[in-house]
Amino acid sequence: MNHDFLVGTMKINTAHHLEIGGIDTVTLTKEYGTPLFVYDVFQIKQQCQTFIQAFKELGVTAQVAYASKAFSCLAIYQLMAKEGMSLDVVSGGELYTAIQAGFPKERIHFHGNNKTEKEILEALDYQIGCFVVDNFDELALLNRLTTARKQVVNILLRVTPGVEAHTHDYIITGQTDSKFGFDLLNGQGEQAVKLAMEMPYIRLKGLHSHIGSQIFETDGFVMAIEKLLMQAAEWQQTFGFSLEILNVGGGFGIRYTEEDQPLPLAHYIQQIVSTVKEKTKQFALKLPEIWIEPGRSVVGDAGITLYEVGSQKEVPNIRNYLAVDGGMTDNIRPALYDAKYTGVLANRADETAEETYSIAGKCCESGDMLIWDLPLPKAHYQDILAVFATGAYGYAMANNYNRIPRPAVVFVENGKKQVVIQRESYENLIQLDQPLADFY
Ligand SMILES: Cc1ncc(COP(=O)(O)O)c(C=O)c1O
Ligand SMILES: N[C@@H](CCCC[NH3+])C(=O)O
Repeated sequence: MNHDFLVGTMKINTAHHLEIGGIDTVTLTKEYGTPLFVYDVFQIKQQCQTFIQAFKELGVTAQVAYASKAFSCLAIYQLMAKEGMSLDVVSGGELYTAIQAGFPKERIHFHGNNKTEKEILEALDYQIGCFVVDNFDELALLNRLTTARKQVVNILLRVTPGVEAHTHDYIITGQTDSKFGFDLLNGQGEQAVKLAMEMPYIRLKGLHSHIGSQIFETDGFVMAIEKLLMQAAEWQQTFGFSLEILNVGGGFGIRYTEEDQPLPLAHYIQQIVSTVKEKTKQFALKLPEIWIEPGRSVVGDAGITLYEVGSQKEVPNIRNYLAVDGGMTDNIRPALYDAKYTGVLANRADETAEETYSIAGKCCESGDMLIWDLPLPKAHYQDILAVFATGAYGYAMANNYNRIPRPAVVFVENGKKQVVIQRESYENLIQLDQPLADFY
């Protein structure tokens, strides 16, 4: 196998099994069943500290906000709080979970292109740190609610700088034709800044842009920063706008397969900071606080999924299907984005690959495939397949199609293990259902 995928504490132990956090993955499956998400807590902490230290070393004031859409539960919020991270939430549900986890409210940033009045009121009640306002309707709503409550809020305006990051089409969010944010090119950004500056209880602190996800180069960030700062300088001149915070979003890429060559995280930060420093100087602006909001790069490669191998189907001269006991219900990314993954047999991790299998899920759906053409040793019934880098947008996007219960999630570190999300039971599956009443 390719050892590049053994990040953090992952290794192959003397039993020839994949090990993570000092614990044998086969033991984990015996104890907790499959499919099972396992997170290497050491690796998550390491990613957080890499971001935070990179800013520290460059001497800039920063907030690193974990984009919790990547993976959200009480325990991850608590871990992020302990690591000194801020938090990006995009719904009342994420916000509620963060508050229940005791996450410091002042470090919560509320995103989303259609925050409901109810969600906004909840966030106002919690007195969160900042709203990232996405559109004119939200701005008007926030103005109405804060005025009625006489409550001051900090906001950033999300703008679309018209920069395309080189990544998969479906997950680009920075171009002009996007459902997110105020467009800079057509003047909506400027109009929003003017409006916000006149609102009595709104404190416009700065600008936000997010140019896409799974980005492997820094050019997009450099271009977006340049555009934002140029605008900020113009608005400072023309109507006294003061940029205190510049949030450049998330999107830092990780390795899913051998084709992915991610940059070291610190490299993105160095480029971002040096561009902000250079451009603020050029445009005679004060150096703003720099905020980022990584999701995938914080939890993505720290997570693996363990599946049990079930049935096999040989299509002679075409391919061999190997089915596992999960699929698009725990990882919809291959079906949704054609996302690529790799994996190993966790119980025979150092055996030579001699077959090629296409890994199928168990849903009633032809598109329910996890990996095409994966080289593996000859697989047997009940082998354990470990799929790497499933920590981001895996469990977070899990669903109950075909009434398949969602997996359990376990955190491991230094031989310690903890279930942070229990496996869904059949009882859980019907707990919101109501039996048919009197239609007959
Ligand atoms: C506004 C915003 N911030 C942050 C993120 C996190 O992105 P990633 O997980 O790629 O770091 C996303 C998702 O793409 C996003 O839409
Ligand atoms: N869910 C996507 C990323 C969306 C990013 C959120 N704006 C993924 O799995 O890659």
